[in-house]
Amino acid sequence: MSRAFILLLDSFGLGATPDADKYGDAAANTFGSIAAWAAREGKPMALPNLEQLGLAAAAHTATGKWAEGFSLRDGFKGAYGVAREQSTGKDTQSGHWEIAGVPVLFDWGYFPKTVPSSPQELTDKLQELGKLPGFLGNCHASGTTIINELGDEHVATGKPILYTSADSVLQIAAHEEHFGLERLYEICEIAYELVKPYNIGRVIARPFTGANGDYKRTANRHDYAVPPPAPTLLDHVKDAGGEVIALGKISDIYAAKGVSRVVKGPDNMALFDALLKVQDEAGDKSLTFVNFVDFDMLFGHRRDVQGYSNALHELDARLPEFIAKLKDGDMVVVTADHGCDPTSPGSDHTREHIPMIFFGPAVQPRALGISETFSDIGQTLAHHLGVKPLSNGTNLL
Ligand SMILES: O=P(O)(O)O[C@H]1O[C@H](CO)[C@@H](O)[C@H]1O
Ligand SMILES: [Mn+2]
Ligand SMILES: [Mn+2]
Repeated sequence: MSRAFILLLDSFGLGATPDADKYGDAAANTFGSIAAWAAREGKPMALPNLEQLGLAAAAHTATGKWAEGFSLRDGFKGAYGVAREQSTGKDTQSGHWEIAGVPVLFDWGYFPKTVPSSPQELTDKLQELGKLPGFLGNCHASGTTIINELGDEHVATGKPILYTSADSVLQIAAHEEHFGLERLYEICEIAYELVKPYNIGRVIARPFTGANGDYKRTANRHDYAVPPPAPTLLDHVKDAGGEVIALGKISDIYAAKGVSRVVKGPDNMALFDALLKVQDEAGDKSLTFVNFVDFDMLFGHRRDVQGYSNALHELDARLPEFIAKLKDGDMVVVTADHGCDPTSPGSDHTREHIPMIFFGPAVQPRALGISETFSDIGQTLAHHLGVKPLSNGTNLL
C-alpha cells in the first residue's frame, strides 16, 4: 500500500531566492527572521521534531547560514532540501499549483496601488449587476485593518469594502448581519465572472461581524478561484482511483479539481486533529493534502512574529502523534507555498525558498539540495504513488 501526505505550512519560507530582489524581497527570510527575533527576545526557538527531520539543515541549504538557535546535528530522519519557484508570482495559487506539477508561467493580473485600484468599468458593472449603492476602499489594504477603518461607514451605507494586495485577488468585505452573508457570496459570484478579463486569480468573500469601529472577520471566508490550467497531481491521483482528501482551504485553491473529499477546520490545531483522523481512514494510492493557513493569515500578513513562532512550536509539538501512526508505504512532505516574513515591510507575501522535507518509513535520510521548481515535490509523490507522471518536475527519491 502507498499513501502520500502533504503538510503545507502556508507562507513558511526559508529565505530569499536569487530572484527575490525583483519582488522587493531580497532580505526576506520567514524562518530566519522569526528565529533571530526569538533569540533577541531571549526565548530561542526549539522545534525538535521539525529539526530532526531536517528543517534547519534545509534552511541552511537555502541561505548558507544557520537560523539563530539551530546548528549542525546528526541523525536526520528526513530527506531534506528546498525549492525555488518557477512561477512568476508569489501567491498561494501559483505555489500550490506548481507543487502539484502546474507552474504558472503566464502573468496573473494585478490591481495597481492606486485609489481606486479596480478599473471603473469593473466596479460600474459590479454595482449594476449587484444592485449596490457603490463601494468603499477600492485600494491595497490589510483586511483586518480596513474593516475597522471602514466598517462603520459600510454598516451605515450598505457599500461593500473592496480591497486587494500584491496577490492577484479581489477581496470583498461586508458585515455578516447588516449586509448578509448570502448576499456577500452572491456579489462575489458576480465579481468572479467580471474579473475574468483581468486575469485575476481569486475573488475572496471576507465576511465580518462587530459594531462601532470594532470589527472581526468570521470563519465564513469563501474563495472563488480560477481552476488550474492543466491537470495537477490531484487529478492524476483521482484518475488512478486514489482518494484525494483536501483539508482546510486546499479544495478552494484547486477550485475543487481532482478533490474527492473536503475536510474543513477553524484553525491549525483543529486541522491537525482532522489530519490524524484522516490518517486512519486514507486508503491505498490516496493523497491527503492539508494547508495550515494560520501561519499566513493570522501571523505572516499581520506581521505578528510572536504569533508565528508560537504557531510553529504548536505544530512541532503535535508532529510525534502523526509520525507514530505512519504505516509502511506512507510518504510525507512538509512544505510551503511562498514566504510571508513577519518582519518584512508591508503586509504581503515574500519570494522565498520553500522547505521540501520528505519522511516516512521508506524514506532514506539524505540531503536533496535545491530544486529549481516546486513541482519536484509533486513528481516525487506521483512516482511514490505509482500514478501518471506529472508533465513538470523530477522525482527526487
Ligand atoms: O489582509 P488579508 O485580507 O488577510 O489578505 C491576505 O489574504 C489574501 C489571500 O490569502 C492575500 O492576498 C492577502 O492579501
Ligand atoms: Mn499561501
Ligand atoms: Mn497569504
